[in-house]
Amino acid sequence: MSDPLVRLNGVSKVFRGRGGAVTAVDDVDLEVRRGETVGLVGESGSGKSTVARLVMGLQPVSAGTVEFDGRPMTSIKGRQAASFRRRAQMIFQNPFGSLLPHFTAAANVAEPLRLHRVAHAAAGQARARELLELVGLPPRSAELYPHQFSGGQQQRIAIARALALEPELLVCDEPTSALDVSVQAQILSLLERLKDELGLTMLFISHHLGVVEKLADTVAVMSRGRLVEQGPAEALFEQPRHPYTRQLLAAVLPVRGEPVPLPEDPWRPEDDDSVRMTEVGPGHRARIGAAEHPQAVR
Ligand SMILES: Nc1ncnc2c1ncn2[C@@H]1O[C@H](COP(=O)(O)OP(=O)(O)OP(=O)(O)O)[C@@H](O)[C@H]1O
Repeated sequence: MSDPLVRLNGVSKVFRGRGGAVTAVDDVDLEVRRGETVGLVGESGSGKSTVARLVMGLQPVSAGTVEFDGRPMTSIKGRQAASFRRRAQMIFQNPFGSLLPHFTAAANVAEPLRLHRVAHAAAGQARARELLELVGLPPRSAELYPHQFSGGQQQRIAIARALALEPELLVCDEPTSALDVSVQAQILSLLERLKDELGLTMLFISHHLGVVEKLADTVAVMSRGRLVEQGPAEALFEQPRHPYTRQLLAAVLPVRGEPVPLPEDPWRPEDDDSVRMTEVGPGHRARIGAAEHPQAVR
């Protein structure tokens, strides 16, 4: 078994504001081993994005430690911080918001190379074109601007840009939630292919268990800041142990081909016994696995 690239030990994050303190992440232990994809799942507000920001070093922890490649993040400073930023990259829910609107697709992808002084302008543009091809975009897309692409194509550009610095870790925060279901499947297939081809390590965040099923080797389920269940994806899908996981799984059961939305009032720790559990057999999983069909640029 490979060693952990990322390890969270007893990590908590408390936000203090006028309305009092919010414990967004509560005593979380989590490992992402090299080459592995961990799916982090839970309803809105459960603390997933906060975990992502702590892993990326974008916010300090309130307690516990986050280690990257065996070193506590707090000790990564100065030049090493710049190198860390190359080794871990993130993609977000809204690709348009994360792209520079007045830069062409190729210039967007080349921008990290320029910022990190990895490649001169011409070499950067050439590399950007290779990366756009890698993510399934046609050559002429290089000279187009973000608004000229569909949402799925914009996410491909954002992925190409995240890969420009050849990161070891890719943190994906709901990268398909803003996309149509068929386009979601294409982006998931793309990430699956990139994971295999590039040996990426991924932390993949979603509020939907069905979305992580295709990609994740390990699944961690979060509710109200705590990890309530984690384990190998297959075991978790076949035999979910925690009532909240069962509830999330029930929500991906297909009914007339459509996923059932999450209940308004999801599982609460205090009324554990009152939860009606839905038995989920192996044949009942929602599949998002349509083949990858890159769209043509409009
Ligand atoms: N900067 C902040 N200041 C105050 N509270 C915050 C801050 N960031 C997050 N929170 C709170 O922490 C909790 C967890 O938020 P977080 O965004 O991590 O959840 P999430 O599972 O990613 O949800 P979503 O999918 O809606 O983004 C929420 O109650 C949120 O309001």
